[in-house]
Amino acid sequence: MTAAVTYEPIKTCKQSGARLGRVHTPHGVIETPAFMPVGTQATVKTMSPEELKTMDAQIILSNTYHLFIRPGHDIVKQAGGLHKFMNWDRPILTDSGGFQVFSLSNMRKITEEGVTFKSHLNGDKLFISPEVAMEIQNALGSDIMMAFDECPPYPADYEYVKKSLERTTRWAERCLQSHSRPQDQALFAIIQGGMYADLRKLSAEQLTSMDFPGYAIGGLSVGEPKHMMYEMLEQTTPLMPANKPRYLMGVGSPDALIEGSIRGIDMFDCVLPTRIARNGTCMTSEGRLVIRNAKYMTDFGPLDPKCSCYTCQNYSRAYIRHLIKADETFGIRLTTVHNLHFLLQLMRDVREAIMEDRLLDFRDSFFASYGLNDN
Ligand SMILES: CNc1nc2cc3c(=O)[nH]c(N)nc3c(CCc3ccccc3)c2[nH]1
Repeated sequence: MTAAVTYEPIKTCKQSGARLGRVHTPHGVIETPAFMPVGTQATVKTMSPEELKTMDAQIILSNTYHLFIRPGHDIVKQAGGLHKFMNWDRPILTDSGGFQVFSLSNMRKITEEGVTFKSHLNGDKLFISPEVAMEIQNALGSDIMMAFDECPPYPADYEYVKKSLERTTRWAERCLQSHSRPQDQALFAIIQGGMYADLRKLSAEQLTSMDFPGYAIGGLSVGEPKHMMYEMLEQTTPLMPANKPRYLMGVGSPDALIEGSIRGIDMFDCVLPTRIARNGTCMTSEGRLVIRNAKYMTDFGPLDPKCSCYTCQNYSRAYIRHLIKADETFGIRLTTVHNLHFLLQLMRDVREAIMEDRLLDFRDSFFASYGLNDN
């Protein structure tokens, strides 16, 4: 049976553990390491598919939880699936909903069967299980589906994390059992284990013994210190198959994308670029810029002098500050274009640095100008 998704290794950076690769999917190829913009409610907020293609977004993410509660996965299915519904013909990855239930709905109860919770929209009592998560993602028609898992809170004690990862493994097994179209949709498992190296090893061993087409590292970017996240990566990526994609969920900031690539991660997602754009915060090569600041009132230069994006080529800081202060939607579109372009360009630079065996040098020069070496 032909797998829906395959990983093609291209090269390993001689200077770091980073690797160049290609993830082949039914809707196209993803050059990795890659940043994946998040489109939670079937849209990357304020962006059109054409604009996303212009900045060369290779894949976008969406959410089982959000589309389940609104408009309902059956409507998306009737539309012919998520690609048709949102007019996006490149790859789509959907999360399984477990994480969102925990971060969004107030009342929820976990049992072996699944999770009962209240909709954060209207309080309806709802239920998601491995089987339901697979049914929803099947209806959405995403190229990559995530197994239904529990992302333990941080901090969480050893016993809780151990019991949780064991259940996540049993849930992954149930997802495999109820996977109806493996030749069209790839199911990735999610490695848990909290901040405990031995539990990360246990979770990785249990899941890699079940042979999934790709693996994610979950349970991170949940408030832990960055050094702890990097430590868990160093303990976990060596246990993941070298010929399968490695996806670090919920990461991240520019520094984390570089550090994660160095530690062998291929795929990243983060809501930051779109989320901070809405209050006018911009990522630039000199660090974050808060455009509402009065000092930009008569600054007629671009957001970032080194940036080639549509926003930086055509508009000034003064104009964008005016739009954001006036709560004009066009202002949010301009900061979103810039922030997404910034991270997508950063990953192009990372891939080039890996090709030329100089990713550690790239990291040092990036941190120097990004001002990260001050904290
Ligand atoms: C911000 N930090 C963050 N840590 C995460 C951990 C997990 C985790 O352990 N399990 C699952 N299933 N998802 C996680 C997510 C959500 C990632 C996402 C968002 C939107 C669309 C598609 C995917 C996380 N996000």
